[in-house]
Amino acid sequence: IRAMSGSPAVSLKEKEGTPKGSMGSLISTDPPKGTRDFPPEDMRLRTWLFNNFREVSRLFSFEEVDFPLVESEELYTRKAGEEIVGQLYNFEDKGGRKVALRPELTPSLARLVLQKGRAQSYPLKWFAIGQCWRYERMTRGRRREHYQWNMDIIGVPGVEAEAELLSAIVTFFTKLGITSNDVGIKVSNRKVLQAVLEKFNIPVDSFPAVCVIVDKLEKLPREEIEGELDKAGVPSNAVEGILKALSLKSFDDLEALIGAQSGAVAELKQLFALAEGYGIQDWLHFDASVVRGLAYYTGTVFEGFDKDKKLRAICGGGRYDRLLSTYGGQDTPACGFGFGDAVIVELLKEKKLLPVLPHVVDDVVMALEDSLRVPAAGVAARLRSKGRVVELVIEKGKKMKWVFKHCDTLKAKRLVLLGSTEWDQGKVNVKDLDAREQTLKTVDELIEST
Ligand SMILES: OCc1cccc(Br)n1
Repeated sequence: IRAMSGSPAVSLKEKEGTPKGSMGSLISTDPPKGTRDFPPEDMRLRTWLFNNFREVSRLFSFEEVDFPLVESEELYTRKAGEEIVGQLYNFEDKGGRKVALRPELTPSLARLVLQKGRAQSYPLKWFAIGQCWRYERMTRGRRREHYQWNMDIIGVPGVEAEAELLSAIVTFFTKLGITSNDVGIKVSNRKVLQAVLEKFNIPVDSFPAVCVIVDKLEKLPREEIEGELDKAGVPSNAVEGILKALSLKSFDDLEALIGAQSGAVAELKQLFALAEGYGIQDWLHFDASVVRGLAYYTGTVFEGFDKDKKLRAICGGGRYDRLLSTYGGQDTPACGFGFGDAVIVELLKEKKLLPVLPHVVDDVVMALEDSLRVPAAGVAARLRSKGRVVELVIEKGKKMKWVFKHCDTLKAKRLVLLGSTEWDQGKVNVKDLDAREQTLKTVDELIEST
């Protein structure tokens, strides 16, 4: 590593036992704490996963969008006590701007919607795949980055939008071989909690903070939750009512608590009816305990979970009809979900559904003598122009034993050898490695037979 003028690119501090290179001690080769490298075999799995994200988004007629990794910190300065805000990977840039590595994609999407304004034909159906960051104290050894697939529908007030999103999630799981025996999607509606808070005359502006607190019910001791609710201005007699509401598992119980005319009941019933239409009803489970930990949800909320209960939430989302107006825009109905790249891979491992993704090569081309390297490059170029994946042997001094082993490692379909005897007759030696046959062909015959 060459030291930059006056500022070494890395600190080459001497460490006991550190192997020495020509320039000094070896730098740490690990990626920063909580982050991952993607060497080829891991990158092939990630590409496979993202291709499935994109294919489902395409089937649902969504358009891909993208945003900067770094955003103005003000996009995330919500005051509801969210973990995602408390763990902001934020800093001041060299221009004194307060910026952050995005912890989620929805605020960027909202910013772009506001930027584009009413010029867009609504509803907008946008998807994005992007790396998101959090600065988590490494005490828990959790990751600090992951990639998220987001699908969002902007401009549809009805639960038809949520039904589309839930169908997209089920389509994705099904594509990967995951069934409703493996995974379920818990569905609820924050209007349940809203109705309960109204019953206890709890101020509306404490609603986001209460949602963030009760989202931690299964993660923190009850006393801690009650303490946080108390700090958020929820009287102790209301706590019981809130906890009771969150334990409901049936629409009848829900109607008994908040009335059959409540918006939550109507929306949930309509959503589950639409689910029947999509044929995804087996995947959905009404569960009032689902609140989700983002402050801006206002209606439907949902999260994918593994029925073996070994993993954290696989995906999650909901309706956020007020987010654009909190950024100074007009009230715009919106809903979406986030689907991380890590838990799904753990689930695929559990279910033995990880795909086998070898580095696939069609043809290996090798000159047997250095004098034939130029025509060998020409053969490779012509094969590639026909769409063949070609590994041209560019290493020097390789022999037949080595190249056969190399073809086996690469699982190549064909080996094309250029030797002077055959080349003098204008031919190359084509070995079909699957059929174990070899023939002499002119290059034109080889290309035409491809
Ligand atoms: O889902 C919360 C989150 C946000 C950013 C990075 C990671 Br890892 N996890």
